[in-house]
Amino acid sequence: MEVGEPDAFDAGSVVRPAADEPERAAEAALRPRRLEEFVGQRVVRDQLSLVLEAAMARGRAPDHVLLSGPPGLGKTTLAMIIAAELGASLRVTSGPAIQHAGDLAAVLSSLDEGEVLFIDEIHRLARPAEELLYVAMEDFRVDVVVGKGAGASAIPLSLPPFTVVGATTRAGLLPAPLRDRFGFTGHLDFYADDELERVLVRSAGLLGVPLDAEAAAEIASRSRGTPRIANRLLRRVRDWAQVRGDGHLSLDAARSALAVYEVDERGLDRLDRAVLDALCRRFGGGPVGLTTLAVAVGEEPETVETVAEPFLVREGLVGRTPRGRVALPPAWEHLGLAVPVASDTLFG
Ligand SMILES: Nc1ncnc2c1ncn2[C@@H]1O[C@H](COP(=O)(O)OP(=O)(O)OP(=O)(O)O)[C@@H](O)[C@H]1O
Repeated sequence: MEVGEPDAFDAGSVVRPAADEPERAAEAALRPRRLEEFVGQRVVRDQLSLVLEAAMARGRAPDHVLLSGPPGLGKTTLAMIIAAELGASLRVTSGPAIQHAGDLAAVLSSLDEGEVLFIDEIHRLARPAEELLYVAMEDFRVDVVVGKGAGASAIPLSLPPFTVVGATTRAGLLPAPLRDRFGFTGHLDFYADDELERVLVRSAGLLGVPLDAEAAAEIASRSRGTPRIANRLLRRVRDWAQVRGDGHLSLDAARSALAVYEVDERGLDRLDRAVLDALCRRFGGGPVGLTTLAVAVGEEPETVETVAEPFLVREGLVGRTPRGRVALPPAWEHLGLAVPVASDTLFG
């Protein structure tokens, strides 16, 4: 696949289904294409730019790169940028899409020299595929198994040098041997509000919509430190301004639109509030296990853990203890409930 056409690569079942999702298409249109357009994350950007420049100066494929961090902070975008900066093409797959080691072997053996292979959700690779990947990353070799049972033999197939870019929301789940194969690991952190404002101004320019500075600040402050959410809220405010307003993205338009979409002034959405509500009202503030909490809000545990929880923990609303999740005093206050007296000792 060519860089800049993230959904065009076709290798059967190992490619994530992205092309037909309008949301994905809308996101793709707003992706920065080069490192200099990538807003914020200065440390990771500087480190990555060194890794890439040094590799290009040597005329070699750079070390494998692992990007970790919560969803929507720019891991996929950075993988595409890496390929673009190297002038290389990009293959896209993901841990869950690779059912068998053979699927991965097929992708690896079709790579051209210098290509970048992006493996999203790499922590979800099945163990046999993971083992095949270690060898491929270290020795640029896959062992193709021919035959079955006692007569089976492995024929080593050497691969041209390539670069794996792995993305994970759960770096801690990666087995050490796999983690060790990455020469560079970049951790993406939540964005500051002024960085999100820059993301929004850039996106509004690309969408061709007039965005007031106060509206950008308002949307940024409710975007939970996440560019994907900022861009999504921007599109919803644009809808509101076009349908109910005069097309101008003013502070009023932003506030009215965000009220319609139930994004509160702290940036909590329906799922976040459902988690807080379940924790406080249903479980008396906890501690409660992740699975029980997820069932109570009708979501997958992974969604609660990777989508809602990092933000709630970072905001000081929820705490993680060995016995489960607990509501911290600001959670009660946010819901307009009295903080239980016992919680003083629980959190103190
Ligand atoms: N630093 C940035 N500057 C400008 N836009 C950004 C930045 N980071 C992310 N975005 C925007 O946010 C959207 C989401 O980014 P991306 O898909 O790269 O996130 P991700 O970390 O890969 O998420 P996931 O793990 O859920 O796939 C993209 O459409 C991109 O336009």
